[in-house]
Amino acid sequence: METEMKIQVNKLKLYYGETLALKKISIDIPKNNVLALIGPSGCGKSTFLRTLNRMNDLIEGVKIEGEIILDGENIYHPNTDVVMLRKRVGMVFQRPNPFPMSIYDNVAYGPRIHGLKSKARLDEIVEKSLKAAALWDEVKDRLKASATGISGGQQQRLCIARLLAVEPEVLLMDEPCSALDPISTMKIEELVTELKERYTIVMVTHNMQQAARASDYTAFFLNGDLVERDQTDAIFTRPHDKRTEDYITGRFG
Ligand SMILES: Nc1ncnc2c1ncn2[C@@H]1O[C@H](COP(=O)(O)OP(=O)(O)OP(=O)(O)O)[C@@H](O)[C@H]1O
Repeated sequence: METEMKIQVNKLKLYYGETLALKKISIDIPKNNVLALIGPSGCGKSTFLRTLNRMNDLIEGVKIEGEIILDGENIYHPNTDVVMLRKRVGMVFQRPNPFPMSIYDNVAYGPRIHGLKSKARLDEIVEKSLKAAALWDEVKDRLKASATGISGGQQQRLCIARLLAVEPEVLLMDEPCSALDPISTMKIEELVTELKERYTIVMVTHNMQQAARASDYTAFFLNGDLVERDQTDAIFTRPHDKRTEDYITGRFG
């Protein structure tokens, strides 16, 4: 069966001032799959990730050319509702960044911002989102406790729950495990594998084992270029480009 594409990136260029940081990237992102972005530091992975929900718009001096088609519509069209876009395409960062409020309020935050007031409905969403983020059992008895008092790994799953509460379609993860210990990392990887049933996931990682374990497709970036993108097992067993092979075997980067 042909894989359906959630996002199609066409000839995307991004400039920071005069510097070209993304050089005409074209890539398809398959729906309900995990795409891992790999490549040496500074090659443009995070920049690319941020183009997918227009987070770079917030950076001064950024200029973007080309298009990103999400479900048939160019997100860079002037009529795009960027708030709605960021609800559909949510992001998890390197360091967990829970708000300084209770666990419950963190998860209820998005739905409340979007106007939901019903306590019963919020309770339902909080429970469902925490369950989906594999955190419910660990926090269900202390929902009113401060979110900053739980472990780093729990905080990262809380940030994922906070995203899920607004019912996104695409999850962007920028090295979501870089601040976590191996057990928390494993939990996030397992979670990613569960979440792809319902979401399209794009994840930056420096960890080759993680890319190999947790992703279906892998894209290798180098100096602002996309060198190749293929099924993960193909990238790791028979890459087409010598530069990909050198990178994944640790010869550079
Ligand atoms: N806000 C910014 N202003 C100017 N240049 C930037 C900005 N953010 C990133 N860059 C530059 O763009 C290039 C790509 O950076 P980016 O952070 O996307 O790379 P990366 O592959 O994610 O790196 P890392 O793996 O270290 O996080 C780098 O040369 C970086 O210095």
